[in-house]
Amino acid sequence: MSCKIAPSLLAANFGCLREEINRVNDSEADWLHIDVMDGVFVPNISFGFPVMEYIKELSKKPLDVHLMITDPAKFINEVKDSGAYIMNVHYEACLHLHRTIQQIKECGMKAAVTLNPHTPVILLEDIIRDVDMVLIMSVNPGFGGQKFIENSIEKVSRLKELILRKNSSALIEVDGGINLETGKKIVDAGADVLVAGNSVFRASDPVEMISKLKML
Ligand SMILES: O=C(CO)[C@@H](O)[C@H](O)COP(=O)(O)O
Repeated sequence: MSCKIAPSLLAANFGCLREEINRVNDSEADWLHIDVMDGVFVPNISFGFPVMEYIKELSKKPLDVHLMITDPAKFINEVKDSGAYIMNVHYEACLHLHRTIQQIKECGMKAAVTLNPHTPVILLEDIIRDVDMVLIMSVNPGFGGQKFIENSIEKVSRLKELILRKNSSALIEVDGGINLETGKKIVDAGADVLVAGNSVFRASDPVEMISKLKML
């Protein structure tokens, strides 16, 4: 079975967003990955809800929304209205993660929890059956184009073991520094979904690169 691919729009040319999103529409990509940053939780600011509304109108792919913001529970309704299919919240940003996950699901979205590189997967032991997906950051969040952290491979294996042991149906998504080489290693370790920014949008043929990643 091939993995799912979610191109990360952060690496697109924002000057021609329509064309970039249309490339993804015409590809075998499964989802479109949207990174929202607040300049507090991460040292960068990307874009907010008005831009997401525009992306929603253009994208034919479900939106996989990664919130790199403090207290994401405050914005569940706005994220839903902006067209999210999946809402990813950081473990490190949620004081009451279980409640936030329930609220996301009640709102009609899939719920995912994201782990920074330093956060161990064992902390998810008591919530792994409640989430639809775990997003493992394989770079420190905030910027595209960073080097893949090799420890993420072992971390994905440990997460896969936890999912099997707890009889959870959570998918494993990995984000940061993913290309054909790192993507292969991470899929072999158990990843179900690959987020890829620069390797897709800076490729000479993004549509072909998405097909190649999907075959890993
Ligand atoms: O969330 C993030 C960065 O914070 C990622 O989604 C990056 O946008 C991935 O970009 P590449 O590392 O694949 O270029």
